[in-house]
Amino acid sequence: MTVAAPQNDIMETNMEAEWSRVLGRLRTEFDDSVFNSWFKPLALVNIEDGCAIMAAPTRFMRNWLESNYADRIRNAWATENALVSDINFIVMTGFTAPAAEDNRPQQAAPSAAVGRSADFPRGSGNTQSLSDSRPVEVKDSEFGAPLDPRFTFESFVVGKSNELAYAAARRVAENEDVHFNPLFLHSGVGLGKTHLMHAIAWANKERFPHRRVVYLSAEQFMYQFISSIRYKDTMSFKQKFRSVDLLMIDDLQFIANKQSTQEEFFHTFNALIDHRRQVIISADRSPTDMEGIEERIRSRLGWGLVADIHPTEYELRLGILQQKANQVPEVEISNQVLEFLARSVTSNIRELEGALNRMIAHATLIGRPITLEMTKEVLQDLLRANVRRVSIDEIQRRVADYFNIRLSDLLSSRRARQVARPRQVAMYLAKQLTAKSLPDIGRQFGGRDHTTVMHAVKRIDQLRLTDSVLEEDIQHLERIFGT
Ligand SMILES: Nc1ncnc2c1ncn2[C@@H]1O[C@H](COP(=O)(O)OP(=O)(O)OP(=O)(O)O)[C@@H](O)[C@H]1O
Repeated sequence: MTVAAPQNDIMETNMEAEWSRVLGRLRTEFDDSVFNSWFKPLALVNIEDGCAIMAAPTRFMRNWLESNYADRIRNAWATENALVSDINFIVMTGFTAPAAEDNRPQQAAPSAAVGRSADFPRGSGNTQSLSDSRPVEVKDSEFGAPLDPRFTFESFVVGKSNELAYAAARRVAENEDVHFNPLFLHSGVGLGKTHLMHAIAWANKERFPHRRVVYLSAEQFMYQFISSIRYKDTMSFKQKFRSVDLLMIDDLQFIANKQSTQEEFFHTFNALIDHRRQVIISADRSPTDMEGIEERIRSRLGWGLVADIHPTEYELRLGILQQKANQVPEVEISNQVLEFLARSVTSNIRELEGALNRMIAHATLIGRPITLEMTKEVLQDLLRANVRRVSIDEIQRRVADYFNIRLSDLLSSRRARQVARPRQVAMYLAKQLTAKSLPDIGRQFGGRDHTTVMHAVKRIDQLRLTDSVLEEDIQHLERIFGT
């Protein structure tokens, strides 16, 4: 996708072809992580008077490209088109990078994090270890994972389900003082935890360029730890992790049942918190529900602010679709289609974006506007899969959270009312929101009989009519599940 329309089709084809050859050259000159971080997100805008104009999605990125890669890009252009003697970068916020074969390559590839190259300007920030007064030479690039330039606060749409997490993220990003430590973000898959963490990194780095900001997944943390053991270099592993100002670890659930990584994580975490360095953690569940994680870690994870991103509500889904659709003005998508998608694809935002991208690709290929009928046909499989996609496991976790009881109590045989009623509510919701049979539901609730589930469903049905407080609770929970 080029951002501005060129004068005619032939020119467009030439420009496109040259641009992809320029990208091809850069791809061979740099390693994947540099290419994906800095060049892949660029779009070609136009070639005017011998100057190739490219758009970057953020100011930070534009500046970084100008100071670090301008010569290499200029050379690549000159090799492909002798008439191009200069280059220029402009900032266009909110557009999506072209030809993104893979939306989240960096997080998905654990090994990519080990010893990978630059995300942030080198040599900045504190190089002093906390546990040791000897200066250590540490480069952020040695352990941080690449950041996706599209994941910024500007491109994050805020709604009821994510407003707390968003506000907390902004507070952390915009301040050097530590207000709540750690910030713990949790949600089901594809609801924006990684997006928010990257946004914090970009914003914090832009506001306080001297700070050492490091983002990586728990998996990458583990690989680096293991490799430091293998190469008998645990001292420098400890030193580099303890020298950061802001450490973000994504998907912490990955280190469940991994004892030695947890041990190391525990010490890193404590050292940073003790020295008032900000720590941000994300996971797919709340600290108390992190099975396989040591109790001493779980309790510390809850010390600061725990912010939950709920499943999306209709308005947020529509807002996200409108924002994404605006980024491709050349493809016409009616409000009716966007509203239909927002109503139908409720599982998570990654799938919602995927649905829209498929429609855009389809419309571009067949050259016709997107209609509702076409949408239903093209997305048949996805729409079917989105019917009642809530899992019993998720219902149990949400209900336990909502009523402030432990998940293990919800699944236990305890009959105390403050546990038994939420359990009945969870069984009721499992029946309403999933396609599971009563015996299946019973099995997932600690091996109970199907008659117990049937009784719970009937009981809650009755109570909904007479107990207005319970009715409100259930309506709230239903909203959480996007129904
Ligand atoms: N509020 C939002 N506004 C705009 N885009 C969003 C929002 N929330 C999520 N997205 C988009 O949805 C996709 C999935 O988000 P992300 O990867 O951050 O989810 P996640 O919660 O980290 O998922 P996982 O648990 O799988 O790691 C990304 O492309 C992200 O940009």
